[in-house]
Amino acid sequence: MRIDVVTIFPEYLAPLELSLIGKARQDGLLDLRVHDLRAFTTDRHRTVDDTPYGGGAGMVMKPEPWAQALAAIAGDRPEGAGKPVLIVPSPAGERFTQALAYELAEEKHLAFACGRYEGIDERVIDWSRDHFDVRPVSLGDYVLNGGEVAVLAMVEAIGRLLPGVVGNPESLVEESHSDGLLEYPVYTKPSVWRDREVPAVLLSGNHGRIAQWRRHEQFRRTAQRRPDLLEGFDAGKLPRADRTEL
Ligand SMILES: Nc1nc2cc(Br)ccc2s1
Repeated sequence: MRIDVVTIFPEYLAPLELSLIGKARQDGLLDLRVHDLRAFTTDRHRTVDDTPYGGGAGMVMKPEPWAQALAAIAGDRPEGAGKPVLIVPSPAGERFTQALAYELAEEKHLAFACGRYEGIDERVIDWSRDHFDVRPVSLGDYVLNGGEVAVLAMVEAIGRLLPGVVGNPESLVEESHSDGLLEYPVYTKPSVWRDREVPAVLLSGNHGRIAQWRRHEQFRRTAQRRPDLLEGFDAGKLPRADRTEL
């Protein structure tokens, strides 16, 4: 997969040189390129923002540097790739979910546009639709100072799903949201720690009972912490023990 990120703070993306994503880049599983938006300005001061039409506080990101940067990315497509997906982190975007991470992990070419200030001139989003599949995406209902933190999270969530990135693909199967539920609690040695014991079923060696306990814990936790995830969930399909919990 090829990923391009456009930002006025390239150093903000340095953590993507570390750990699993960094190794994926070294192994050639992920071709990630970070571009400084100011490299696409033409004035002496490398200006990327200006005052908003209609008044109001703050500044808006100028359209031309963005069009220059995004045109360069769209014109440099990996072999066989169609229109890249342009993800624009925004509090006004569709919700980023594990399902969307899986969907985007299937793409050959992703681009991320990191807005700052009050955002990017809206005409850039409109212009980009001729060159990209444009997806404004939100991490949640809160406002950051820019898109970079959101890109770090999304690139990690997407990158870890690429074949060969995580050592044991099995570990992707039983994690929160992989099956629409929150993950079950996990324990390791010692079996008693500060007078707290590991649930006995996990020491029983009875794999059927362990699987049933884990499934029950998933539903219990989800009902307690994220009941919204259970909306529309067909309770009739639950094992009887789980049904009593909902
Ligand atoms: N939650 C989010 N807040 C922001 C703020 C700016 Br400025 C740019 C992108 C995002 S995503």
